[in-house]
Amino acid sequence: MKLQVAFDCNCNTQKICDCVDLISGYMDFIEVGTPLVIEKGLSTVRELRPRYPHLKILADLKIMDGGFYEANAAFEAGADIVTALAVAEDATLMGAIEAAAKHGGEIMVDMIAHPDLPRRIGELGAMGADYICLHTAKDMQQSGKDFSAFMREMKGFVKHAKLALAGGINPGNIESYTSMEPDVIIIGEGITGAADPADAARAVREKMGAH
Ligand SMILES: O=C(CO)[C@H](O)[C@H](O)COP(=O)(O)O
Repeated sequence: MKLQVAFDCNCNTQKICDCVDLISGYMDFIEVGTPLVIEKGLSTVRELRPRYPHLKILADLKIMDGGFYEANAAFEAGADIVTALAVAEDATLMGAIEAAAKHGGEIMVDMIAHPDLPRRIGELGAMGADYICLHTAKDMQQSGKDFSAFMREMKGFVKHAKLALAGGINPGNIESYTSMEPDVIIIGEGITGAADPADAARAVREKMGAH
């Protein structure tokens, strides 16, 4: 089970490096988050690439159109994994998958806000998506609802791709997610917003245990 740490808001390359240098022993993937890509473009990916050759970099573009063009740009900048949205057209997702094949990279498809997850998960498996990400939107996390039960139900449909889980995961609730045995656990604020990010990352890694 891999740990992906997401850097989303109020970030820049220096702040990411300061944090990654503290927690790199506990993590596997650096996520250059969507808000950061919106603010700075792909320059953060370019700057991080040479600095962390041992960590995978995921560019959270959440591609909705222009699948080949946008994914290709992120892979050229140095990303290993690029995200696209399940609600996008098949042609968009196939374009992103083609760009990944060109670069030896991977596509993670984010299921956020899709109205029919069981059907779409099956279609994405057939298309060749590398990862399916079951994701609780930031704007839904405020409700305080526990979305892990829904993810557990949806997990059963993921048969031909690796499974990633994201959205509001933290050291206090992680066991509800690790017990689903996903391939990737994605955590943003639960680590980057913690009073002591290294302590939070260590606690998370301990709870991920031998998985
Ligand atoms: O993609 C994202 C938001 O769209 C975040 O990176 C992801 O949800 C993880 O962040 P957090 O743990 O803070 O929810």
